[in-house]
Amino acid sequence: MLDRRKPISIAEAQAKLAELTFSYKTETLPIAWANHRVLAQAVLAPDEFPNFRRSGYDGYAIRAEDDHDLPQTFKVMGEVQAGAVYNRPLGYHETVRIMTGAAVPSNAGKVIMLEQSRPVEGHPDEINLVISPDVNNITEIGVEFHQGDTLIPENTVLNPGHISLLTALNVQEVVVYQRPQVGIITTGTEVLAPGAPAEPGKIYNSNGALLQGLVQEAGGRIIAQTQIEDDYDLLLENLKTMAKDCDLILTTGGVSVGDFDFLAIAAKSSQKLLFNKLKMRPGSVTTGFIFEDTPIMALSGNPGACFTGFYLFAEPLLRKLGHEASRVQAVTATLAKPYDKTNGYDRILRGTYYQKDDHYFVELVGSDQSGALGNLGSSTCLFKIPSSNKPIPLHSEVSTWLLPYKW
Ligand SMILES: Nc1nc2c(c(=O)[nH]1)N[C@H]1C(S)=C(S)[C@@H](COP(=O)(O)OP(=O)(O)OC[C@H]3O[C@@H](n4cnc5c(N)ncnc54)[C@H](O)[C@@H]3O)O[C@H]1N2
Ligand code: MOO
Repeated sequence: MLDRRKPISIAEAQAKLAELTFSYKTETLPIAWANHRVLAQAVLAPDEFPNFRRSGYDGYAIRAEDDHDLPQTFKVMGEVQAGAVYNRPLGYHETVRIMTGAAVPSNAGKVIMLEQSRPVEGHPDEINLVISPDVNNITEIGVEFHQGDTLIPENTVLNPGHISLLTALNVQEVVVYQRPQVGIITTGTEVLAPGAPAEPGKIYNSNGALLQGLVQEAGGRIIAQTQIEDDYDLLLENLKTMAKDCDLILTTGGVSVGDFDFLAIAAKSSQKLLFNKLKMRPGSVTTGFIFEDTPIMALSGNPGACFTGFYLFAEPLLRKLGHEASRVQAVTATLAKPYDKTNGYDRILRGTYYQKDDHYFVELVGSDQSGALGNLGSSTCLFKIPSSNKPIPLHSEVSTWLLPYKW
């Protein structure tokens, strides 16, 4: 019997996915592994930073009491290299030669830069300090952070700048959200594994490679990936196994109304069907459902539809599972080249965009067919030609989604 499905809009389907709630898992990681991870707990400064008074310049450290009526001659008591400490207080008109970053003597009030000093001829242990600057050239304890200050707030996506800050304060571990664990199932008896001998009527598993890369770029961790024939029992077995450990399962193929479209059947009989028909092409059969408490995005087998469905539905869900915002940026753009086909449904085209005077312009790249593969590498955006019985005029404003990894 033909399956009657209730079509909903892209926005409605996205809203249904956005309503899903999850409990987020966290993990503690050494900071060297934490680049690009999302902090689940703010990091507080364990100490004052800096935690000793240090010189900002190469020069001579003197007491505040001696800092008047320059030029004056000072007795050079020693040299303090960065990393060393001069343990005695300075006395009357005593100075130490000090390097940038070195700890100043405890009672130093100012560092006079080397350029503002003159040697005293015949007296190598003396120095004439000529000019006293308005600033003391000493970085005081706690100037940047006091102990207990927030170094990095919760929900920050860590980058090398953060990792360096944590290193500076000797923080060695951070608590981050776990990367979402993803399972990928590609279906189809016609599908061959990459490298397998060619066979008549069969195609290579390009969607498997596509989803693997897209999931990784969106921050997902693929913990299971399998390619199966059109077989209902095999599909259920794989769904059950993956649902135990995966936060999200992506599938391709088998969601239409054909005799071997077993994902469609699994979705219908699942815990909760979110949608199984969208008012769009390609990917009208894109299906979302919950199976044993795990969200499943069942994408169309057609490569163009699989690509489109990933960005419109799976990427935002995957990013949310990783506690991050989607990197697909919805904007309005101007149609820069004619597209004269008419459609009884909203058509999502794979395109390229450019920006001029703060405005986006888009045009089709390659084919608009959902089975076409040639433009997956070159498209930098998706854009919508609305359903109409008349061609959309050139320079119409169209809903556009900029794709993240090509910015
Ligand atoms: N009677 C109807 N037939 C179809 C309808 C419909 O409404 N009524 N919808 C069409 C549309 S639109 C689409 S899209 C496809 C969706 O089909 P499925 O998602 O169920 O996918 P399959 O039928 O399994 O495959 C479609 C196409 O993609 C190729 N494919 C599948 N897996 C892969 C893979 N891993 N890598 C590369 N290519 C793959 C497959 O060989 C087919 O050519 O249904 C239409 N039919
Ligand atoms: O919904 Mo299908 O991907 O248009 O051909």
